[in-house]
Amino acid sequence: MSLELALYHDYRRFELDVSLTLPGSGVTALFGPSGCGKSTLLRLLAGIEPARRGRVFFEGECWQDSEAALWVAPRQRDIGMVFQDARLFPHLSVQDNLRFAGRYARRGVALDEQHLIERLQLEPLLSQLPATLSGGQQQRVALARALLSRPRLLLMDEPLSALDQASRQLLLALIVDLQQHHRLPILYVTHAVDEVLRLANHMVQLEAGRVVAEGAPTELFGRPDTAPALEDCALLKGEVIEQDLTDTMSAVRCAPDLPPIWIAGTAHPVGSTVMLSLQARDVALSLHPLAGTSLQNQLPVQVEAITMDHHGGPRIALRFGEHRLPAMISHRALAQLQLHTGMPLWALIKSVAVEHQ
Ligand SMILES: Nc1ncnc2c1ncn2[C@@H]1O[C@H](COP(=O)(O)OP(=O)(O)OP(=O)(O)O)[C@@H](O)[C@H]1O
Repeated sequence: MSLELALYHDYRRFELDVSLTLPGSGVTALFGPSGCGKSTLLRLLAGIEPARRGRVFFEGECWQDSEAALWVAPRQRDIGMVFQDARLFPHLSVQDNLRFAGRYARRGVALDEQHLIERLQLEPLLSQLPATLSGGQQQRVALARALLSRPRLLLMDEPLSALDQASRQLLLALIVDLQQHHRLPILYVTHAVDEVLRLANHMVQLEAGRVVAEGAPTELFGRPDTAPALEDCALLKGEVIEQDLTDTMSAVRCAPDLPPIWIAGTAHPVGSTVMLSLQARDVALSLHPLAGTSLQNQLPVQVEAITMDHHGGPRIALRFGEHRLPAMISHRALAQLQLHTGMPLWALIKSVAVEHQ
């Protein structure tokens, strides 16, 4: 059960050549610099534009096979789409925009309309025309409309990038809930690391129309050979093993044989799963553990690679058990510590520097 594609397409100055097999559930984040072909790939998948050549199979059903001259029209693909701009029908009220979705309702996820209206706080807006709504309100309607068309696959192209914090949080929470209670695979284009962190369980990195990396976000983040936004951020998943209510802290264990990472600001319940993110600039290095320090985390790590980052600064890729941890240090620190590949070290991290959700 998955989405399998091998597609080639070109414009005058751009070529897309992508082969992928994506999971048939969960959120796959499509990540990459501007102009690398993310939106083009979504359009080809949706069938809005036919790819010059290639094949697309969704759950064993063929949507395009250029060799067999097979082509399935967008409507028959049961795809829901949400773009950066809401693209509502301007002459229809919110209610009628939502009703319109029902016309194409097919074989996919069945959600209760009233529940969705309440959840997305659309009740007071139902009689209004799209032009009278804010961007965030329009986007909430767009998501409801896409979901009420009962899609089997949801394609989302930077759906939150133009929204205020409150609308972002509302939509993010709904997408998380959808994943927990319904089986609706989502392909999600974003530039935002926090959205990947919150939503994605799979990730594809595109560059200049090609796939350069693919896998679990925890694997792709912090890798020395990846995009700057990913390179400078570690992503770790762990389980809370201790809750300190007095100091509002939690200890998160990322693997049985590793010491926990202390995080501040929230006392998560013991047993809960937490995603941690950490910026390379917040990781310091020491040859020995320190005594008498405010640092709550001194983690045993090993140097995996030493590279120069995009600004010419030293970047140390560290292994923390199976996890990746990048550290950004100065040239002077690099010389003083005489770092080399395979060297054991201590990564020093303030508990307040670790973001978590
Ligand atoms: N209809 C078109 N005609 C010609 N060139 C196009 C067309 N659509 C896209 N392109 C080109 O294809 C390339 C990829 O565009 P695309 O919109 O897929 O990138 P993207 O990764 O989604 O970028 P962004 O993050 O900025 O939205 C760009 O160089 C763009 O100029």
